[in-house]
Amino acid sequence: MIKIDGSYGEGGGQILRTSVSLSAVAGEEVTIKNIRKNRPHPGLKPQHMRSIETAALICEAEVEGLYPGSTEIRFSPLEIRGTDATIDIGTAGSIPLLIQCIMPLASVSSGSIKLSIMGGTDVAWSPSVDYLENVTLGALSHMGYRAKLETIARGYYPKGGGIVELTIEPASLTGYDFLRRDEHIYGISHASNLPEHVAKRQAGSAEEILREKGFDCKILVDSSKYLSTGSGINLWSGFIGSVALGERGLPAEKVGSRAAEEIAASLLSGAAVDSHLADQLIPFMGIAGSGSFTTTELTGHLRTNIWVTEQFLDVKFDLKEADGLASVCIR
Ligand SMILES: Nc1ncnc2c1ncn2[C@@H]1O[C@H](COP(=O)(O)OP(=O)(O)OP(=O)(O)O)[C@@H](O)[C@H]1O
Repeated sequence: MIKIDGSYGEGGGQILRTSVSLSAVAGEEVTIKNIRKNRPHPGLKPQHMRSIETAALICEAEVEGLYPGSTEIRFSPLEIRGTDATIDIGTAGSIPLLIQCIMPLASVSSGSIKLSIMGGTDVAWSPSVDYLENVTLGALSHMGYRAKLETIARGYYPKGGGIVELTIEPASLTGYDFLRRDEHIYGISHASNLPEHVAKRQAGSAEEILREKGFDCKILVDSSKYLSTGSGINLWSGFIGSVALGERGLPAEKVGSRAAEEIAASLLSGAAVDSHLADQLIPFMGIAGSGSFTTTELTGHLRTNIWVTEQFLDVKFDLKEADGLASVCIR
């Protein structure tokens, strides 16, 4: 049995998600204690419970300690099988973070995994669905990962109500050396239950800043009426993305400029992948057993995900910092 101290490094929800998923990949039971110890309200929240339940459904795992506020669980996986299920995270719990929990184990499944998931699609402190689709899944496709994601409805904090349909096919992952790609910047500026000019102004200010900095960009505008109210903008170019969300009282131009400044800074750094994709690639590189990238910095999430992955898989990551960039590879 593998024992994980959830207070290690970042000490948040990601240790839990990666541990559960890689426990199924490795076929080893895991005990995780001190869950989310470094967060203001430690222990399991409903969204973490739903992630663990979904992982357990796919790999027929027995789980102990699964209740709100729990700081220790035992997860005993069996076989990873094809699954067709509907999952309701409730309110605006992040759909992309639930998907993050099942992505590594789904890739080694014996059959297709089809999920219809309800919750939040564009929520703070997590990848948006557009980021997941265009940056994360786009990058993983180079390693042989096979998934299709469709956003049926967007869900914003606090009401949620977003719906995403996801299919992941079994795949044999191979290592990939991620190199900087100089591509057009694409984007989507979205708003729900807000005046039409909100999404347009977000896009307009992002375009203006990016053009001033010499980047070509094409940003779609999506103004809709879903269950919840909110707005945001996603930008991506190759393995680099940025996400900004609207807030009450925050001008739409500011939302657009935040996303534009963030992606411009990552692109101008010369890194191959952005700092969020960097931590998200780690479990897949571990499964593939090889690969490399450069990124802007060695974040807490990146170092923590490397540590967790090394606890489950027989791999060793090599980290270096030089010329203002961080590089990560599996020897
Ligand atoms: N703006 C963003 N764009 C893309 N990915 C993001 C963004 N913000 C956060 N992420 C990703 O979301 C994940 C968040 O992990 P974290 O451990 O903080 O989990 P959490 O469940 O949100 O937090 P906690 O449960 O500890 O409150 C990381 O993989 C991180 O890279």
